[in-house]
Amino acid sequence: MASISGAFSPSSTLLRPRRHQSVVFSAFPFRRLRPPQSIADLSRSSSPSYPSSSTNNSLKPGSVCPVEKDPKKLWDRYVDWLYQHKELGLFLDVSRIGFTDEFLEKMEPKMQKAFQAMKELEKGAIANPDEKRMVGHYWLRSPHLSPNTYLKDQIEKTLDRICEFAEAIISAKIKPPSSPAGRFTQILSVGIGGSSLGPQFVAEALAPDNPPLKIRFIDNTDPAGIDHQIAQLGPELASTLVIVISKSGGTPETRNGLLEVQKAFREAGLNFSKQGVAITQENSLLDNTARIEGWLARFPMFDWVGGRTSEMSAVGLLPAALQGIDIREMLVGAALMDEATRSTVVRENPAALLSMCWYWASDGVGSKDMVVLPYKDSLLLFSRYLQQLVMESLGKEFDLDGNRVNQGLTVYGNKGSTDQHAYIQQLREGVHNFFVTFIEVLRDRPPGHDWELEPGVTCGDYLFGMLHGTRSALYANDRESITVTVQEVTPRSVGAMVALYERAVGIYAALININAYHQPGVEAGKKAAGEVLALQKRVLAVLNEASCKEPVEPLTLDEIADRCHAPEEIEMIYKIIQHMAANDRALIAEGSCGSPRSVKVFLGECNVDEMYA
Ligand SMILES: O=P(O)(O)OC[C@H]1O[C@H](O)[C@H](O)[C@@H](O)[C@@H]1O
Repeated sequence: MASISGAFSPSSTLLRPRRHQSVVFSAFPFRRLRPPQSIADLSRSSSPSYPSSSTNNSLKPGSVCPVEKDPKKLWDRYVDWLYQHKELGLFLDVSRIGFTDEFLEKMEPKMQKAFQAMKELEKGAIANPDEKRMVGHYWLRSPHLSPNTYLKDQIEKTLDRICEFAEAIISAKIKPPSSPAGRFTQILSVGIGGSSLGPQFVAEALAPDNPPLKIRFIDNTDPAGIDHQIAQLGPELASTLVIVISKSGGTPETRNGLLEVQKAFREAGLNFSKQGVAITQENSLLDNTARIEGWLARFPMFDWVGGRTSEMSAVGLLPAALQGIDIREMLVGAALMDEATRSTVVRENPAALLSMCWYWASDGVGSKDMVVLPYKDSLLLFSRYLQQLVMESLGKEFDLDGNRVNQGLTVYGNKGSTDQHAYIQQLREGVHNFFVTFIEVLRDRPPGHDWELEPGVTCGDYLFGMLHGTRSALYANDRESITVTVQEVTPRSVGAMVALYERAVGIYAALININAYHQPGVEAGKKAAGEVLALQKRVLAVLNEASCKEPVEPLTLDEIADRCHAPEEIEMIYKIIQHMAANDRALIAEGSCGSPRSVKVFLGECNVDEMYA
């Protein structure tokens, strides 16, 4: 994880005193076939063969892969391959993925190699060679499996501290200093990527209707988005616990969110440090800031836990516990799933089944996208969570041997049946570049609340019908799918699903021989963003110098670029000027933005001090 340099505190602002607000840019020019009669009809309605995509997967036999359509044989396949985890109440159906016996046989040695790699990883091998790190998220729910007692104690101690702290906040043993409510009522979580997606998913999935503390998120450096969250809190800012989450402790978006929130606290006359909590690695910029400023609490992020697999660390557990979610149950669910997914028998290991299906469906090269469709509103954010877990882990340019492979597996989806009214049309009939994962929840509502909205049929029956209708309709058109079924959305089942996908990603990464635990590609965008901001500072310095002349010297974009010694950056300079002009910065641009060569720029105010700085 990259970090930004400098103190985790406000830097000198780029905003200048304004003489004129006048920005004189002229107006910016930027300025269905017959419906089938029944589900059985659907299953019979289309061609018996399945044209495979153009692939380089030599394990797929031939160019045509038959997908079983005979209802009797399909039922046999369903029964034959159905996986059930009794204690977790979880089923996995892979019968609608067309893998063949020949494929399984050819995959077996690769699968065994992957199991071995996972075993070594769990024992503490440096499974992330680029960053020379161990990969230990599995220890978080089974501390006794940690490679040494120091790590075991760290995990256990942190978990106890999380539970104690959450209890003290909820019971108002720890109170905000100046809230009329006399207790914390809100959580504002500031973090991005793996430091936000898990907590967002779990909050949506598991928070009770009336949680002890309600949670909201700042997960971007969009000032309007931040303003919106703070405005929504209103006077409740006084009873808001701000949890700043960043493994590296230096992610710019998170730093900016913190600075914006701290400003809101100052303006409301509140003492941020009495309401701030940091979750980060020891001695990170954020950790040091929190320590020096005397924040309410600090919780550790461990070096050997990656952001996208941090849901069972303080990152996910603290916000969950504060919302009244049973985090020990989440951990039990994950630990039970971990146990099941250590099996080296493919058909008895749900994560192995998943990864094997991904390999089949996407030819081991990501040739098809994974559409994740939970038929349950509370699981809406599962696909978003999986997007990072899967795509940041598997989307790699090079394999572990340094070969260019450009691997990955695209994940998208929201929820059913909602998405049936949006893009399922294309899935059924359009470009065949995906496979689906349905997430089915058997329990519609808590017991005692159901009613029949027409004779013999409940609202939940409709949802059930939509799921299975879509599954059948897609399959009838040769669109493959996996179905994960859970009894209910509970802390235990959510913990199990997180663990299931974490392991499936790990196994799949081993199958395709890539490092799933680094993210070198993310750094390029961060570095380029830093360069844009550095260029903006140079542009401002050049404009300042020209604006201090008597008379003021308006500059063309070419002149600015030359004086910045960056003629190749002229387009970026144009975008910088455009952005500043749109935001009432002390900058005067004449001409038409539609004709960039006509634009002349100067500053509304000359800053002599800065010229000699
Ligand atoms: O937790 P942080 O260090 O702030 O990182 C937040 C996110 O930043 C990055 O861009 C990484 O690619 C993600 O894996 C990470 O989750």
